[in-house]
Amino acid sequence: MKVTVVGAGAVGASCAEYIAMKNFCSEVVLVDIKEGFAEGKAMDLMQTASLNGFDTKITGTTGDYSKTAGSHVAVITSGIPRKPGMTREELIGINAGIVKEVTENLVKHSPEVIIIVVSNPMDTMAYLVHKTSGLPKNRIIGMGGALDSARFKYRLAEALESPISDVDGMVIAAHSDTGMLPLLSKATRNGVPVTEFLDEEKQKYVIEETKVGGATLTKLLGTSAWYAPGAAVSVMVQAIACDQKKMIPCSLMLEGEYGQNDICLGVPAIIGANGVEKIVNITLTAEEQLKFAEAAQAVRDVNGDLKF
Ligand SMILES: NC(=O)C1=CN([C@@H]2O[C@H](COP(=O)(O)OP(=O)(O)OC[C@H]3O[C@@H](n4cnc5c(N)ncnc54)[C@H](O)[C@@H]3O)[C@@H](O)[C@H]2O)C=CC1
Ligand SMILES: O=C([O-])CC(=O)C(=O)O
Repeated sequence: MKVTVVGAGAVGASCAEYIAMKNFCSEVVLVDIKEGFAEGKAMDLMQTASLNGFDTKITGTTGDYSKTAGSHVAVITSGIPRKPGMTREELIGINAGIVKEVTENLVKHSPEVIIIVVSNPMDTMAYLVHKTSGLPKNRIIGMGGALDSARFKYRLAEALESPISDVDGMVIAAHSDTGMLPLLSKATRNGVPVTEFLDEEKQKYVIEETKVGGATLTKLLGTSAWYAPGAAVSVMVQAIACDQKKMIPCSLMLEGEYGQNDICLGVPAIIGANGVEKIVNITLTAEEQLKFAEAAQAVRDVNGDLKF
C-alpha cells in the first residue's frame, strides 16, 4: 500500500508519522511546494524508524508528482491554516486554488487513488475535489468527523470524570465552529446514555467545547492543531488499507441521504478497501435534523464562493 501525503507541514508530517508508526503500509510519499521541506521531513521521520520500530519507507519530494504514481490513497493537507480569531471559512480564497491544482496532479499520476481531504474549509474543499477530479464519489472522503468525534469523547470523559476508553460518541454535519453536530443523544458510557450522568449544564458544556475544539487549540497554539488531526487521518487510511469496514463520520457527497443533495457533509459511513463502502442512515431527533439542515445551508453558502 502506497500513500501520498500532500503538504509536509504540521498536519501532513503528523499524518505520515502516525501512518508509519502503525506499520500497516509499505510506503509514504510526502509532497510539498517548499524546496527541500518534504525531503527533510521524510529524512527526519525515517531516522525515527529504528527507534519507533516501523518499516514503512517515507520519502519526500518538492512537487515531483511522478514520485506519487500508483498511490492507493492520497491525503491533501496542503494550504494555509487559520490564525487565532479566524474561521476556517476565511481560508477558502487561498486554499481552493491549492487543493484544485494538487487534485489534478494526484489524479494524473494515480487514476485509481482514494483521496482524503483535510485542507480547510474542509467540507467545501471536499466538494471542490468532487467537482474537479472526475473520481467516483466513493473515492473522495473529507476528514473532520473522526477528529471532532475524538474531541467529543475527550470532553465527555472530562465531564464524566471517566477514562476516555469508557465513552463513545459521534459528531456529524459540518466541520465548522457553528455547524458541528455532536450527537449527545447517542453518546454512551459503557452502553449507558451519557444523559443519565450529565446534568443540562454539563451537557451544554460538552457540546459547546466540542464545537469550538479547533478554535480553542488555535488560540492556544497560534496556529491550528496537528496531533489529533494526523491521528484521525491515520485511522481512516488504516481502515482503507486493511479493509476494516469501520464506521467513521466523514464528509461525503450526499445524493438524497439526510435530505441533502449536491453537498459534502459529515455523515457516518463504512470505510474499507473501496473508500466509502456505504453511507449509514441513522435516526436523528427533530432538533438534530434541524441543526443538520442549518449546517448544510451554511456550507452551501460557502460552496457558492467556489469558482471551478
Ligand atoms: N480537516 C481537519 O480536521 C483539519 C484541517 N486542517 C487544515 O489543514 C491544512 C494544513 O494545516 P497545517 O499542516 O497546520 O499547515 P502548515 O502551514 O503547517 O502546512 C501546510 C503545508 O502545505 C504546503 N503547501 C502549500 N501549497 C502547496 C502546494 N500547492 N503543493 C504542496 N504543498 C503545498 C506548505 O508549504 C506547507 O508546508 C490547513 O488548511 C488547516 O486548516 C488542520 C487540522 C485539522
Ligand atoms: O481549527 C482549525 O482551523 C483546524 C481544524 O480544522 C481543526 O483542528 O479542527
